[in-house]
Amino acid sequence: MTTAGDLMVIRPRRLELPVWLIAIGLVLRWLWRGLWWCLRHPVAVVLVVVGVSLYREFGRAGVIVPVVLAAALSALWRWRHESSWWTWWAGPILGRFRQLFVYRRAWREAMTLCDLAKVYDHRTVLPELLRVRSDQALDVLTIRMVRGQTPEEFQKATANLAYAFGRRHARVYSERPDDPPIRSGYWALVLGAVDRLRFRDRPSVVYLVVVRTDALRTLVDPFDVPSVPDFTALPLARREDLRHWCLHLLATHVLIGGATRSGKGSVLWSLVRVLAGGISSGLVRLWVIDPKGGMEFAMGRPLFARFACKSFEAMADLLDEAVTVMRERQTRLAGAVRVHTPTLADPLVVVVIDEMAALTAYLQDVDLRKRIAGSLGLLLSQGAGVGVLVVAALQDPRKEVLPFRDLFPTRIALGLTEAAQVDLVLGDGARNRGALADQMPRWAKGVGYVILDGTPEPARVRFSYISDDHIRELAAEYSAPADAADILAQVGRETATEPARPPLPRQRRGPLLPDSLLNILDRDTDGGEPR
Ligand SMILES: Nc1ncnc2c1ncn2[C@@H]1O[C@H](COP(=O)(O)OP(=O)(O)OP(=O)(O)O)[C@@H](O)[C@H]1O
Repeated sequence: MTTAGDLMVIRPRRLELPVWLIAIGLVLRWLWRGLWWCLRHPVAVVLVVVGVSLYREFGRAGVIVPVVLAAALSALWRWRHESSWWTWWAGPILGRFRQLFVYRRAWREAMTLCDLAKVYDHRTVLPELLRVRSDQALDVLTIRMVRGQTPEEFQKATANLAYAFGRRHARVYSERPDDPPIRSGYWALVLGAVDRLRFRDRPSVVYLVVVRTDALRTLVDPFDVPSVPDFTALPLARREDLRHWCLHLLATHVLIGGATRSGKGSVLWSLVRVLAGGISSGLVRLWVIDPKGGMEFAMGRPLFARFACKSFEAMADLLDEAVTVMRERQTRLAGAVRVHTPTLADPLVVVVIDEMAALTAYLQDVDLRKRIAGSLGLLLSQGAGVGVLVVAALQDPRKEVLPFRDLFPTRIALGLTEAAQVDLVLGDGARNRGALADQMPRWAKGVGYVILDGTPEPARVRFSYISDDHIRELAAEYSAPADAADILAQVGRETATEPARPPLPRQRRGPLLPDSLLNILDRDTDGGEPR
């Protein structure tokens, strides 16, 4: 048994160093730090060295003249090519400035109060701010997380972080928010290798995008109408980084969820506008259902191949006919292509439904409602691949109202009334990842959240504002061809005949017995050789 008297206290021997050795160690340490700083900031070092030399050589004029010249060159650069000016000149300088004087100064306090600092071994450990890049609208902070942290912890604190740095909006990305540039030409190989290094996967790092200037506060003008729409990138909205948000419409259905007066109309009309070139050429056919009696869409009637706005019977017929078109294409294209490419002979059919709940939940006639639900279910589950797409808007995304919610691969959430509705529209966890669609301010009409291709984090965008005058102009200039409604005439076209197939070799049928036993059974009754 151990008693208190048996215990030994072991203390490490203290190493007593002479004072001069400690002083040399400290000097070496500071020298090394200074050298390391110079290596990490070569531009600043060169500027200081050149500035000092010029000052010694020419006095004050040696500093003032180059500064004025640099400012004039910078102004000229900005005037001639603003985007490259931001990328290579103003962005890095502003980023550095804001890193030192905005983010570093508040870092410890912000991390601690946003619950992102950890305590380990009686010490507070903070996430490390590695870099800040700025552009016209955003600051992108590269942050090394504390060991054991996940990007979700930062995503939960997104709003707190934005306010901690004096802004209203921020977003947290687990991977770099920008895409690697497409390189071509002589240096493509070398630059591609550099990009691979820059865009490598860094699981210990998160990217906090702080919205410095909210580019979505101002109205977004309608986008140009392309004569041939690019169905893989239709520009519909402005992003926070001032770039266009483009919809990939091929082989997808689109669901737009938003409370009343949130601007669903501007999403639908922005889409109609960028498709207008295809509508007039016959590459796109819009079949529009407006259960609100034509309030929203009657003004653009000439653009639509089919339009139903008064009778629910007619709306059900329209959907049934869309299913017929889909079936015909399925039969014709089976085995030929995997995804339908729109052509003049085989146009893209886009069924636009404003306020879908009127068809799926509020319709009194049960039989009609069932008929509509059947057609919608078929279109949503099978139509995308054969170019019969559904774009639907609705106010209430609950399951009882829209049972087919999960069949829409592309979702857009405008302003919503409840936090729970955000995940219903955009998918589970979208609100935690920063889609605060239930906290839209009053001015934010046509502002919404979308999921960008390839990133799980939602992006905030504002759709272009299409006024009634724009709609009238569009209808006058890009009306659908006279025979646009006649797509059903194509149904019933000869379908490909069944290809001739060689008969399959016949399998030997019989009891499941081992070959040795079968041989015995197969012997001729007169004891001959096995067959
Ligand atoms: N992108 C936009 N930019 C600025 N204002 C917009 C935008 N979209 C819509 N608005 C304005 O917001 C208001 C509501 O728009 P809209 O009618 O399109 O909303 P909605 O969601 O379709 O409404 P409802 O559910 O009643 O049909 C209108 O006054 C419109 O002018």
